Amino acid sequence: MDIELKGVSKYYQIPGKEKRLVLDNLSLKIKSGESLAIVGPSGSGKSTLLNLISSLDQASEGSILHANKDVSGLSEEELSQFRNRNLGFVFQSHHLLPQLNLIENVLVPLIPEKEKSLREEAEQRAEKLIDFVGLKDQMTQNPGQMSGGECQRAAVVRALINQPGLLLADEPTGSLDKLSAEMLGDLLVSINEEQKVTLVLVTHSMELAKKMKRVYKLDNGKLSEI
Ligand SMILES: Nc1ncnc2c1ncn2[C@@H]1O[C@H](COP(=O)(O)OP(=O)(O)OP(=O)(O)O)[C@@H](O)[C@H]1O
Repeated sequence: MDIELKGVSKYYQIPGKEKRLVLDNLSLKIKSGESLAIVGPSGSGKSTLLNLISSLDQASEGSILHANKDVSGLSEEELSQFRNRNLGFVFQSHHLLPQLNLIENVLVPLIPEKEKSLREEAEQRAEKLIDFVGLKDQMTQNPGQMSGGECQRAAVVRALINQPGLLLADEPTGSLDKLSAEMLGDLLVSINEEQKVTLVLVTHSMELAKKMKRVYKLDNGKLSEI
């Protein structure tokens, strides 16, 4: 799914304070299957930009097109359906549920209507993906019995369970040690290349950013390719 940002601005208005422009008239095209990193100083608006691309937040000006369609006009229900079907999310924390084991956690976001008729197929897909990320032996373990890096890899599998066209990751290696971060970065690259999932991530880590095909710096509200 191609994504296009056209003249996107975002400002925040806190009562009693001056309006703060965080993203200033940004335009960007992301082709289906690409991988792209957004770096920039703390507070430069990276998460804000990711939230706009994922339709979790709305632009103050401009439009964001997913496969040539502006999703900003959709109702909340349509938007959440759009996100469930098309987007996968990975955050700095894995947010796995401690009382569920790995495969149960991975199956949590299954689209409801898929649950009855296609659950078996989803379970097979989950098992394959768990194998792909090297966690086959931990399939029935709880997050408390897994390392931080393993939990984060499980979170990546969970993000992929509904076969999204776009994977969005906000500081995915931020809570990992160097070796686990390296492994997760390589895993994201192989998912982008082998599963043909478009990948957009935000990071402070240049090591991770450099693994992506394109790297953009966000500073003073503007994006520049580096
Ligand atoms: N809901 C909000 N209301 C008001 N201001 C906000 C809101 N969300 C973010 N901001 C401000 O917008 C700016 C950009 O925040 P954002 O979290 O996007 O930056 P970031 O580049 O992701 O930062 P970091 O690297 O530290 O995570 C910050 O100054 C932040 O305080």
